[in-house]
Amino acid sequence: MKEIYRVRDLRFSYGKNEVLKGVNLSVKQGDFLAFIGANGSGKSTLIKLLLGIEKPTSGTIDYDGKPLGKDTDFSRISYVPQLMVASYDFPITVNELVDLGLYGEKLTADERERRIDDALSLVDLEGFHDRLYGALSGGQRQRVLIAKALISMTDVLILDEPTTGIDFKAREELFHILRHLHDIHGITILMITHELHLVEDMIDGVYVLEDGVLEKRRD
Ligand SMILES: Nc1ncnc2c1ncn2[C@@H]1O[C@H](COP(=O)(O)OP(=O)(O)OP(=O)(O)O)[C@@H](O)[C@H]1O
Repeated sequence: MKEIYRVRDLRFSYGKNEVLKGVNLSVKQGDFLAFIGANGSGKSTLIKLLLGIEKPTSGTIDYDGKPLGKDTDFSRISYVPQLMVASYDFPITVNELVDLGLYGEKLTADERERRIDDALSLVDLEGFHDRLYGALSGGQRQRVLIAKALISMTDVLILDEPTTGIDFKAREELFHILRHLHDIHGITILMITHELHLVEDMIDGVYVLEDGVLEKRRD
């Protein structure tokens, strides 16, 4: 399988605080990986580096065989942040929000509509177009954000604790959708989660970040 990410001896500091102290990682196309670690261990920071939001202090990150940087097609790397209840507390519909994921694409109105329909059906939210985002449940909001991320024909979906603040049933539904996206659509998924018990049977590997170093957890 093609290598999507190759991270070598990655170091990163915020000022004098060295958070990542030589992280190595290989992500192959179609992998479904979970990342765990104590609060403040640097999981979100690692994600920011994989997204190109932060730059390494030293070490390298290759994406699709080339250094991550100005030549990277970032539209193929999608990110779903932690659910923030306060955000989107303005009247935006599901349709308008998912449409933001098509930013910059030149499409006819019919094509846009079809892409939005397809994305909403991937997350089991058919018919939710005109609902107000702010009036949805936490699990439904998270699924709308995943639809927005997927609509850009993504290769990699990166999620930061996608089940924070949602109830048990909605968590199970969300993981079921992620599994479907992975198994049927072949999307590579990297996910920070504390809920290994719910995902253990569907993931390819668990990585633990501790003392600035990433280790694959042995079964
Ligand atoms: N923008 C920033 N400026 C300075 N320090 C930061 C910044 N963001 C994070 N840190 C520090 O870097 C360390 C790692 O933070 P990070 O958010 O990556 O951890 P995390 O493993 O994602 O934590 P959590 O599980 O609590 O979300 C922490 O000590 C944090 O205080």
